[in-house]
Amino acid sequence: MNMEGDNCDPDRPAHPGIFPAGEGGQSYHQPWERSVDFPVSVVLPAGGTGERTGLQTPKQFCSFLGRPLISYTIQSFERVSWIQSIVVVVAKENMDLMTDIIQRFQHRKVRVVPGGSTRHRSICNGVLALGGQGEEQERLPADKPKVVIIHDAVRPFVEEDFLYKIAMAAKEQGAAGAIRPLVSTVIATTSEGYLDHSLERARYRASEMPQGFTYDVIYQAYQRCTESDFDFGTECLHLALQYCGTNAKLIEGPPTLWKVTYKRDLAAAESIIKETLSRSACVITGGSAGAVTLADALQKAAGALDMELDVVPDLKGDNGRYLLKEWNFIQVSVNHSSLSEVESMLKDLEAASRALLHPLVVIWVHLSGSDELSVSGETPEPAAIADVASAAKLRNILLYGIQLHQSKDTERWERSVLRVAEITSALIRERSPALVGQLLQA
Ligand SMILES: Nc1ccn([C@@H]2O[C@H](COP(=O)(O)OP(=O)(O)OP(=O)(O)O)[C@@H](O)[C@H]2O)c(=O)n1
Ligand SMILES: O=P(O)(O)OC[C@@H](O)[C@@H](O)[C@@H](O)CO
Repeated sequence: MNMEGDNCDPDRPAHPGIFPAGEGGQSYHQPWERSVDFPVSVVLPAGGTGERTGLQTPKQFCSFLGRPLISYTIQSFERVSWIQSIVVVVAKENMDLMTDIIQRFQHRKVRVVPGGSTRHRSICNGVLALGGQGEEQERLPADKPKVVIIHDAVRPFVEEDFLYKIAMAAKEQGAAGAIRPLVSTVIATTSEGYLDHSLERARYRASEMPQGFTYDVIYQAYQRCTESDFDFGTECLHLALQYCGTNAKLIEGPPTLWKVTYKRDLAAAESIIKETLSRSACVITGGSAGAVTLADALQKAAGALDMELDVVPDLKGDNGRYLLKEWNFIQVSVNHSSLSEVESMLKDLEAASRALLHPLVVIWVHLSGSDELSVSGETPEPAAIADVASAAKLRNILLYGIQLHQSKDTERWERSVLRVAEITSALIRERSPALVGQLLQA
């Protein structure tokens, strides 16, 4: 997470989503993909200042792996094929920044409208925009949906399955909302700051997001609610009940629905994003026996580190699918120090536009024969990998090198392979630009 000093830096290079959908939002057909036979749109309130983080930059624009938090949230929704449009509601002074983020990350189906002084006012602006009404009464293209999903822009981890449940329940019931068990007990205090009474925790739930409403319910609720609701309210479900008599269906959601509120939540979000990107890698052997042997040993060692390695000879034919779904690659070279295989992979990755939005990791593992039985390969020239790596970094690809030496001593060999697996796992997990171009010794 980029929070130099107290400033998040919303202008760092673009990085895309963390989901297996194709870049730029084109999605694969996922087995669990649902079909919904009524129009659904989304309102993402993102007009706050994030005071509770203590940072100067609003948390929705804080970067993780160079990508603002709000872009991850948008990605969660744009990859859902049955969502027709997304309205992001931001403070007027952030409209240009938000438009830039949408362009840089190639987000689709997204429109930006100005927020209000409170969350309810922002959400209301988003709902009006979907109905073709702008705050300044300018006519916006109306794509009035049957169901509106409302979701805090600072809740980046939301799954299609749960969105489907909320949307279907909202259509049936008029309103639906995510809930989670309470962690702390809720108590009421006296004006002097003493305990008045405590609530029986088991009877209560935390109201989370996403929430869903039929368009007419949420529109009417905002037409009828009071200024006090707008200024001090925090619960859309309450407005639906109070002003439309619509009793929301409550659905327990996964723990990942939590809202980024404090600085610690930013660190937690970054950790989840990195963890999601680091679960697997594709090992390319070039087909040589030595490389296959090393790759198989690496696969076993990485498994013990909770990392799944797929081993392929190249990225041609069916194996090209790895270019479109994998975020981490390990190129094994045996007894030759040419980086030509790596350079060809970098070209493939660029052609697949996987690196446009997202820091990919490529690790060149160089195995050199060091005993009398093997032809000793040249030792790679550190400057060579550094040069290729600095060019790759400009294209959002982080290239690292690891060198290990063949050994007839089984124990020593196994130790080296384990070290390669450990270094590989750390490089993929951290994605640190600082180590780019280094030739590390295993
Ligand atoms: N006037 C506002 C205030 C809040 N929000 C949005 O509502 C969501 C949930 O609100 P919260 O977590 O309270 O965000 P902030 O108001 O920014 O946080 P803070 O209260 O710490 O300033 C956030 O995505 C926030 O950007 C909004 O759209 N318009
Ligand atoms: O009050 P805040 O703006 O921090 O957070 C908004 C939350 O209250 C809201 O997202 C859920 O409780 C669901 O209504």
